[in-house]
Amino acid sequence: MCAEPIYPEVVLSSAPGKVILSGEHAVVHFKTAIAVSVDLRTFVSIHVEPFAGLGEATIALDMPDVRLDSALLSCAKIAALGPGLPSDAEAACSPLEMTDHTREAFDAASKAFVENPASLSLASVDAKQSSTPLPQSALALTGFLFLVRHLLVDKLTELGLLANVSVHSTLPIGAGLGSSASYATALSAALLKWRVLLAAPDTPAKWFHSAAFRDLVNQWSFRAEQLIHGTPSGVDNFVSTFGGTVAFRRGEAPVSMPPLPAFLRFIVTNTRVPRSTRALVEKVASNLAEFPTVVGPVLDAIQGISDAYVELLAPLGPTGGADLDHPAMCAFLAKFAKLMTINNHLLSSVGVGHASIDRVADIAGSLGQCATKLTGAGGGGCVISLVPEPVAPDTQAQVAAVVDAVSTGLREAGFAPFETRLGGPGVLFYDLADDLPGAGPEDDPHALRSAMHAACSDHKFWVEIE
Ligand SMILES: Nc1ncnc2c1ncn2[C@@H]1O[C@H](COP(=O)(O)OP(=O)(O)OP(=O)(O)O)[C@@H](O)[C@H]1O
Ligand SMILES: C[C@@](O)(CCO)CC(=O)[O-]
Repeated sequence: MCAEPIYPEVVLSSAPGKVILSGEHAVVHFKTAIAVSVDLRTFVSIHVEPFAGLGEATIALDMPDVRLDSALLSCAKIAALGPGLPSDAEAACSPLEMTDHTREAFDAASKAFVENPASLSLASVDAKQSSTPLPQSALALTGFLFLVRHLLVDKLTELGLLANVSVHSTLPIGAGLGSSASYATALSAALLKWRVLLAAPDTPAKWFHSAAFRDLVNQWSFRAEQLIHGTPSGVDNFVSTFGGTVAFRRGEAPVSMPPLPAFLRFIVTNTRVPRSTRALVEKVASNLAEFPTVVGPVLDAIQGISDAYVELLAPLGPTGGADLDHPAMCAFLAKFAKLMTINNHLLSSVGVGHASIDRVADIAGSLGQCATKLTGAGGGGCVISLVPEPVAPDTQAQVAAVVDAVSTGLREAGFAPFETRLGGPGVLFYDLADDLPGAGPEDDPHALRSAMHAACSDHKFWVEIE
């Protein structure tokens, strides 16, 4: 029961992307991945108000990154896609298992919407989109419809509400840095928070920062990833939810790793070659099924690389190796680099390499002696290059010179190199007044949307190397 109306009101959440240091693809087949959060985030705001003139419970959706703007979706049409949670389910409850039937229903609905927005829009509005949505909008919408169907639609209908949902990201989309998990996680967090607030407005704020709440966010985000990715391992949504560095193996409790050493500096390069994680995961699975005695040992070797990273990182302790002397740092980096190069070749051998990745490796190797490997699903997307430690311990200027030379070479070849911090927090909720200047009063969704858009288009958290 909602004792006091708490709207109009805004919930603003964000969740980070990730870089996989080792174990992508192998992790889908129960090997260990080592992954770390990246300081590029997806932001989701949900503003709820009475539906007033619209006449029925509605979701107004704005996802400019996939050019889906100002869709007015009918809650009744979304509810018809499938049953929601049982009516006696607690406000903060786990998702049900994903079934083929659910997948098909939400997939079909999002495809139908992209072809004909009227299929899900309010009957009373002109459903045309002002620009043509990008093809990526279909998968984004599949995950979105699934999450809102289960977490929000019933409450909006019961209470006669309109929810304005807006999504913006500073991540490159579909490029290996976990944009889909960060989208699914930030969205799950904001929806779950609203669901709890609408059912139990007195819920203490500390619940939304608890490990138990994050665990729920992670579970819902994984369900959305199942719709976007097909067969995700769960590593991306885990890192997006909890942040930091983690050793992750399906079916086992993830192990938190010490922070990465500050001397471990990566140039992250977007090859700008688009690819689909879903298709690449299917390709590795099909190669494994066809040649189990060939591809299986490659995945075992990748497990060996992840084990070697755990051995390298675990002794660093909570200071992240701040007390290592220069020879120890050089030895650490040399091992780290060799494993990256081997890993990249292994990933190419199972079918997820690309000429653009080899080209980045050549440039970063010849101009800066950097080791390079793909990160995420591969097939293009983003790659990471490790900046080596100079032989003499006069590091700062020499490291800067290497970063400069490599980035210039990469940019001249048409790639987009950038630097970003690694290991930051997972899901965050914001206080609008403090955290998003210009967001305006809480009852103005338009000011909020513009402030989020401005923050993201400035790439506040993404520093492209000039
Ligand atoms: N900001 C966003 N707005 C809407 N949809 C998004 C956004 N970010 C990601 N998506 C959805 O996620 C999909 C990208 O998922 P995909 O798994 O292919 O790439 P990725 O997550 O960036 O890479 P990887 O899984 O290799 O780390 C997009 O096609 C889109 O459907
Ligand atoms: C390719 C993959 O291993 C990582 C994608 O970021 C897929 C997954 O783990 O779900």
